[in-house]
Order: sequence, then C-alpha cells, then structure tokens
Amino acid sequence: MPTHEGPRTVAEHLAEVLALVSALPAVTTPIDEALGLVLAEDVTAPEALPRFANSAMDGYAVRAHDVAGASPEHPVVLPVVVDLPAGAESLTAVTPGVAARIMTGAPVPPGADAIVPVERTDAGVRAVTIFAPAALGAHVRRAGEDVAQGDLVLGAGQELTPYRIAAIAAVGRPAVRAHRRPRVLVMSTGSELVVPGETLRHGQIPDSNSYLLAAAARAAGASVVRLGAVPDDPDALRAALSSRADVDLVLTSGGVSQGAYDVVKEALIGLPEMRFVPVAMQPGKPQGLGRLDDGTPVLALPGNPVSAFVSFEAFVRPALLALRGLRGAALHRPRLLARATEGWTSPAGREQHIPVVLTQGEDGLEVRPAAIRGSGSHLVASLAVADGLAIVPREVGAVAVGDDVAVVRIAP
Ligand SMILES: Nc1nc2c(c(=O)[nH]1)N[C@H]1C(S)=C(S)[C@@H](COP(=O)(O)OP(=O)(O)OC[C@H]3O[C@@H](n4cnc5c(N)ncnc54)[C@H](O)[C@@H]3O)O[C@H]1N2
Ligand code: MOO
Repeated sequence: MPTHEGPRTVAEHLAEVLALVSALPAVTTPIDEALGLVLAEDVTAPEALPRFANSAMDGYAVRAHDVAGASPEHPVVLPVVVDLPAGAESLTAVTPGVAARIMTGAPVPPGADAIVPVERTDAGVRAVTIFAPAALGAHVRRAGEDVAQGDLVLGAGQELTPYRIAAIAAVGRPAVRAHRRPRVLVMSTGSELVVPGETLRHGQIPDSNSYLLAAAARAAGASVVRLGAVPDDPDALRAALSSRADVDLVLTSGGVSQGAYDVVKEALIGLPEMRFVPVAMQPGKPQGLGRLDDGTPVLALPGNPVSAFVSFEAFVRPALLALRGLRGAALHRPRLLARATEGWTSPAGREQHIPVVLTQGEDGLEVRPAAIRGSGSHLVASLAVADGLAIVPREVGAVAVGDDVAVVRIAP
C-alpha cells in the first residue's frame, strides 16, 4: 500500500467510494412505512385503472341522444330510475328516455353514455329537467384510461415519494419490496471537542461535525447512531469502533491529515483495506476510505467543518443513496448553471466546492460565495447562509463577475 500517492480527481475518488457499497437487501415493507425507501421490484397493475367506467361529476347519467336538443327554452324531462352514490352496486340500466342520478366516482350504469352535471339541471330526484345537451362520453372516466392491466406503474430503483405511494395503493398493493434504510455510525474526533453547551476551556470548541454529518445523513435517508466526539487517542477510537452498533457505514470526521495526532489515520492505517489519500479538491483534500476488519465500509472525512460538509456532499451522500438502492444519475444532485454576481479565486489544480448563496435574478439563477470574508474551510457559520455549492473545475483559477458556474442546490 503506497503511503504517498499523487492527488486523485474527485471523480476517481467518488468511483472508489461507490465501489465500497451496494444496495442493501430488500424487505417487504407496508406502504405506510415506505416513504423515502427505494423499490426493489417492478410494480405492475394487476387490473386496469380505473377498474370501471365512472362519473367525473355529480349529475345524471343519460343517453347523449336523449338530451341532444336540450336548452333552457326547450328542456328535456327524464324520469330518474336509480340513484347511484359512489360505491353503488346497482346494475340498473339507463334505457332510452330515462336517466340515473349519479355522484362523482359511481359506476356509469349500463346503457348510459354521457353525464350531465347537476348544475345544468333542476336537480330533480324522481324526474330531472335537463337544460343542456351532453356530448357522447362527456364526464365519463373510461376504464383503463389511467393504466391498463399489466402496465408498469413504477420500476425497481425508484424512490418512494408520497405520490408514488399513492399509485401503489391505487393498484391495490398493501406492501412492496424495498431496500432497507442504511444505518450509519457518525463520530467526530479531536481532544479539543466538547458537547455544545458545555463550558469551554481555552483551546476547546463545540463539536459541530457530528451534528452536521448526522443531520446530513438523515436528510439523505439514513438512520444514524451519533457517537459524538472521541479524543485523539487511537486506543479510544479503536474501542469505540469495536463496541459500535451494527451499521452499514462508519463515518468519521477529523484526524486524517499530516498532524502529530491524526487519530483516525493512526488507528486505522494498519487495516489492509484502509487508505488515506489526497483528493484534488478544495476544501476536502485529505480523505480516508476502506473497510474495517469485519468488512464495514468507512469514510474518514477531514475535520474542518466546511471540508467535512463538502466531502459529505461529494462522496458520502452518493454512497448513502447507493446503499438505499438508487442508481446512476439518481445518486447525484442535478447541476444547474448560475451567473456569478461576485468574483472569487479557486486554487489551481484542485476542483473547488464552495458554499454559495443562490438567488433568482431577472435573467436566471445568480450565485455568490456564502462566506463574506474568504473561503476558508473553518468558516462554519458560512454554511448557515449557504443554500448551494458551486463546483469550479480544476483548471479554472478564478471566477469573474458574469461567469457561468456549475452549482447544486443543497437547501430544501
Ligand atoms: N501540514 C499539513 N497540515 C494540514 C494539511 C496538510 O496537507 N498538511 N491539510 C489541511 C487540510 S486541507 C485539512 S482539511 C485539515 C484536515 O485535518 P484533519 O482531518 O486531520 O482534521 P483535524 O486536524 O482533526 O481538525 C481540523 C480543524 O477542524 C476542527 N474540527 C475538527 N473536528 C471538528 C468537529 N467535530 N467540530 C468542529 N470543528 C472540528 C479542528 O478543531 C481543526 O480546527 O488539515 C489541514 N492541515
Ligand atoms: O482540504 Mo482542506 O479541506 O482544504 O481545508
């Protein structure tokens, strides 16, 4: 294993991260608990949808021919032979010269071929006076016009959103096969870290990364065990890892660069499948990746808060989405183009991922850096105003006012 490698590109590193993970096993899940999970099967319609022709309006089911000449001056009066609320089981037919009172969603009775909305009638119960004609098929929802029997409703690999869950319920499925939710262990490292709210001695700071990464992992659809901060002691870190819960991914922050107390590197570098590598990215240069002895994947992120965050976005989020069963383009946030309203510099040879503020200008999306003073990776408060990340290619040394820049939205 080389200890000093040249920097790899963000894309190369992402490919290695994704090679560590694959979609988690599928479990049968009630649709009520499936929000945010990813389908592990194709869902087809066992029957046509709608199953039966039904009314789109409260009104009267008629034969269009019978009301062809109806007008306010020359209304048509028809006896009402049956009353059909939604759910009605009656099979009484509409023969020539009669009507059925019908509510939205009720089956269109045999013989009827149009619905006259109640507003165009006197709303009669025993007989109805109709003041307007109805075209053939008017306000009739035809059987199978939504999906035909056997049609694919949703494919494996699709995330279950509220409207997709509705479609599954509508074809009569109470449960689906879905990939189970990934479990992630989050720990931050550093002897300077204390729980937010505790008294700070000189040199100490509140641990923010374990909260950042836990919340970001949850927002990406994982369930999280947050361990909080482990001191810069390799034995303490190894002990924390050996007593950990059963998880699908371990996420650490800090202790991966060149310092004398880089605890994650020290504790894990001896594992045959762990590597600590530089990525041509700013921030987020030092990265660790690999597996623990039992095969659990580990992503070791740099400790600077902005570095941890952009590393999460670039590498961890796609890995979590892959564990959830998403594939291809669905692993990534869509990239948009935005016009810079302020200029900034970008380090040569490193792809810059910089927190930005996005606004909708008159001519399209506009972008400016979130940090007012510089773009340092310690500027944690700049994350609070950021709603996007701009991605500046390695070969670009500066962004000028008016340049088009690739951005992703990170805020909901
Ligand atoms: N001689 C070198 N020094 C550094 C290099 C280098 O190449 N040579 N790389 C720099 C870069 S780039 C980064 S990024 C950092 C990464 O360092 P570590 O991952 O080892 O992180 P730490 O040293 O533990 O911490 C860095 C910084 O972030 C603060 N921090 C850490 N954890 C948290 C947390 N949970 N919550 C809030 N803040 C945290 C920590 O106090 C430090 O200020 O290394 C550079 N150095
Ligand atoms: O890579 Mo460090 O993340 O530049 O601050």
